Amino acid sequence: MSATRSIVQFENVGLRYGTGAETLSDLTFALREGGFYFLTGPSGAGKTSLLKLLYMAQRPSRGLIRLFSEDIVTMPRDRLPGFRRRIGVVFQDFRLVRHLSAFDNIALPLRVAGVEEGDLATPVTEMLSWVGLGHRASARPATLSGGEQQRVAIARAVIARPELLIADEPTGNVDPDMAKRLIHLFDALNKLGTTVVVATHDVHLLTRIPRAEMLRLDRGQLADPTGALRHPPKGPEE
Ligand SMILES: Nc1ncnc2c1ncn2[C@@H]1O[C@H](COP(=O)(O)OP(=O)(O)OP(=O)(O)O)[C@@H](O)[C@H]1O
Repeated sequence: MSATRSIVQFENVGLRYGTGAETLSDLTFALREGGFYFLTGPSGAGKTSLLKLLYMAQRPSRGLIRLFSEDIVTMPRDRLPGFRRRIGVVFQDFRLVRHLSAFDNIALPLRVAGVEEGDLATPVTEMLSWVGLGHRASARPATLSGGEQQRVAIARAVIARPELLIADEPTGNVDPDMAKRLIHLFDALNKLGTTVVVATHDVHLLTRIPRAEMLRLDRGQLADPTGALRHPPKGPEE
């Protein structure tokens, strides 16, 4: 793996919903393959909108976006699903499949990737236990708490070791100990080569990955438009 290859490139990207002012303006930056990035900024700054551009739920109103070295703005729609399979996403609202158990939600990406039924139990059970839900394998999402649903969503996003992991406020519903455990999971995945982008308000989370870089959005613009990304503040030693 090259240390300097870009996995994501934005050039003069703007996003406008409807006819209003631009929600995102003049975004120009690149994310290194294998990097760990925190996306921060006040509520309404445009973090979720930027992530939607990244996981191709939204097309920009202007500008160029390259993902895995391909232009995804003009990419034909029928190629998008294949591309999305290379990305793990933790949505702010979880988006679990309602009629499937926690086990089957987490198993989904492996099934899509063609893993044999007999080979699912070990990784899925391991993942369930890592996120503290070993005893909830057969529970449907509606019977899980918000924090438990969030943990299933995270397990589902990471289980197939995506090339790019995108997480929107992934620790918003869990206590500090669980947040630590979950960020450890992202850390481990990143060390295996996955590029990680986490949008968060949680300052404590930032201190957990000292090597991470920060993208700071303010009113739809990058606070460091030079592309000189900063490292997060150092946390207390434990
Ligand atoms: N689908 C949409 N249609 C119209 N406006 C939208 C849409 N989605 C987001 N917006 C607007 O775009 C702006 C940025 O929203 P966004 O959710 O991207 O911010 P955010 O930084 O993720 O906020 P938060 O931290 O509160 O989640 C807000 O003013 C929001 O109202």
